[in-house]
Amino acid sequence: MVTVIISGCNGTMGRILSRFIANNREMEVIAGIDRYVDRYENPFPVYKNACDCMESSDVVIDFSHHSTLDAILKYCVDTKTPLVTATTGLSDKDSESLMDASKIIPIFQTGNMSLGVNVITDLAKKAAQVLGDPFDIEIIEKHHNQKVDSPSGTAYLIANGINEGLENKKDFVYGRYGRAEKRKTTDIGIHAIRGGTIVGEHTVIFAGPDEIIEIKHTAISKDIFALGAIEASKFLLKQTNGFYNMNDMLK
Ligand SMILES: NC(=O)C1=CN([C@@H]2O[C@H](COP(=O)(O)OP(=O)(O)OC[C@H]3O[C@@H](n4cnc5c(N)ncnc54)[C@H](OP(=O)(O)O)[C@@H]3O)[C@@H](O)[C@H]2O)C=CC1
Ligand SMILES: O=C(O)C1=N[C@H](C(=O)O)C[C@H](O)C1
Repeated sequence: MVTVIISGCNGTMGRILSRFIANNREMEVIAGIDRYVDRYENPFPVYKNACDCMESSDVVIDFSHHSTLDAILKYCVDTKTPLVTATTGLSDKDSESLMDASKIIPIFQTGNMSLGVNVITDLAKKAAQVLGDPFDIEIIEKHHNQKVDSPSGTAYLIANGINEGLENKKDFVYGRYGRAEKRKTTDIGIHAIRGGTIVGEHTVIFAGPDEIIEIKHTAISKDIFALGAIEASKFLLKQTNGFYNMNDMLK
């Protein structure tokens, strides 16, 4: 039996994840961490902060808020617990903290737990290499009106994937409000739309001379993210300390 602590257990994703784990005979949620411990009745204890958590588990799965990262990392490093983190809105300092902690424990991090987004990231990387400078690259992401970070972690994942394939020659440009200049060929434009209950849409546009290519992923349900996190946990339990992402799991 794989025991799990869910960070952000009373959030939207935390609740979907705990429902999936409750129906999985090989896994069990033994504790949760959330800023409002009493928001829902849970069949496991919920702690306000990671430092209060009395339980130890095989893995921590985190769908919460980037401000909780330091506390979760401290808990995982102190207890030598592998961490799967899906939380977005990470700063450069947060990414460095994850890298530092991965020298001690196994850490899996991704801005998107779905198979599809990771496939389109690869496709977009290849398309950018083949199409070259005549094609301008713009990314549009759309999410529900409850999302607190922008642009999305997935937009960064895709933009970074494209940029890696182009020797990091591109600069990210977020919206164009107030810019009194033409677009540069080195731009990757990134634009965020928020509204209603949109689960998550990411479109990469390659706009060239007289032709346009669009590569698009649409998430129809949040279940794919919870299922991806469960698969990532199973993968991570077989790893030693280090930093892992979807590319490592899908190899
Ligand atoms: N990598 C992936 O595949 C996916 C990643 N995500 C990411 O996972 C995270 C959670 O998503 P989701 O469940 O939809 O979000 P929710 O806002 O529904 O849940 C997040 C949880 O964190 C809490 N929280 C919010 N702000 C703070 C804060 N400042 N300090 C402490 N706790 C806080 C929330 O409490 P409260 O409700 O009170 O605000 C809630 O319990 C987000 O970063 C999202 O982008 C989501 C889906 C897929
Ligand atoms: O907040 C969300 O809902 C999502 N967040 C992730 C992101 O920021 O990319 C992944 C997914 O798109 C849903």
